[in-house]
Amino acid sequence: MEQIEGRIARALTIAGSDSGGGAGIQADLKTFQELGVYGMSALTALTAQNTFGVQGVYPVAEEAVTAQIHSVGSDIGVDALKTGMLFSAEIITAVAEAIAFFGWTKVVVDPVMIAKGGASLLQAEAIRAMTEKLLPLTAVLTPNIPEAERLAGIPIRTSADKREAARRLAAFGAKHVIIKGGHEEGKEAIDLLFDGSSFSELSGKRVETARTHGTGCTYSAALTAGLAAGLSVEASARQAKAFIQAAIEDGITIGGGHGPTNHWAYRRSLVAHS
Ligand SMILES: Nc1ncnc2c1ncn2[C@@H]1O[C@H](COP(=O)(O)OP(=O)(O)O)[C@@H](O)[C@H]1O
Ligand SMILES: Cc1ncc(COP(=O)(O)OP(=O)(O)O)c(N)n1
Repeated sequence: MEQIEGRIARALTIAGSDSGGGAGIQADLKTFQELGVYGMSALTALTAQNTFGVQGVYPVAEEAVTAQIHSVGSDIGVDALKTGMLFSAEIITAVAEAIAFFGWTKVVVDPVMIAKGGASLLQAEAIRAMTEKLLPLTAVLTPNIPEAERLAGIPIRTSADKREAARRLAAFGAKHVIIKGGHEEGKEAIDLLFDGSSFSELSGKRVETARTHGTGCTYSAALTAGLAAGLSVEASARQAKAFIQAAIEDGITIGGGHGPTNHWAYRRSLVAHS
């Protein structure tokens, strides 16, 4: 169990439910547990989902989102939090207000927009609420390439474009931006980290596999767990990269479509090397 200031490290996910267990709050809570951090959740939406895709989306009322966050914030406390599927401008506004109310600063925003199967998990009109209300409260923003293009308003074709997109996203108020490289091509999956002044790259061997459902959720949850345990943003990003690399490499066979990553793999690799 990870300790911070003499007590158990605590992480909150504010995200949607994936009934299939590979993405959403299920992936987040599994990842928190694997990294020794106490996990809590505030649900923003239910999805009927499996390895073939999303069959239904059922948003939660924004007052219910606020109530869940206040319940855990006023009692258990939160060392770091992440947001995933937020679905609507109303839910984004409620989440931003709750973060500001508690004064939380270790805030990871995974700007989930579209599931790999094509289902929309964020309404188009909610993007403005995200940039205006949530990004100014964000410690680390973790878009994939299509999300970075949408938020920054430019196409990303070259590494110079990727850097320009990161600069534009930081200008909205996010203190760090990590543009993930899962949607690119090449032998390496390279994530670009921008801290507001300098860039660094975190690279891992690209795995040829269909079992990548929930990679973004799992990655941002691992990053959040690191921050909750007191690691720096850079150390958390390195740990998250190692966690997702192991989870993709050591895939499990579940369902008939695009299967999930293996949330046990990172801990197993640590045990194997100890
Ligand atoms: N096939 C792959 N092989 C190795 N790493 C990958 C692969 N696909 C994604 N990743 C890594 O998984 C993390 C999530 O990235 P990405 O898949 O782009 O996010 P999302 O699920 O939000 O689209 C990043 O660290 C990325 O580099
Ligand atoms: C409920 C829910 N939240 C988020 C996602 C998107 O997850 P992600 O990690 O980006 O993985 P893919 O779905 O794109 O494989 C989701 N599917 N469901």
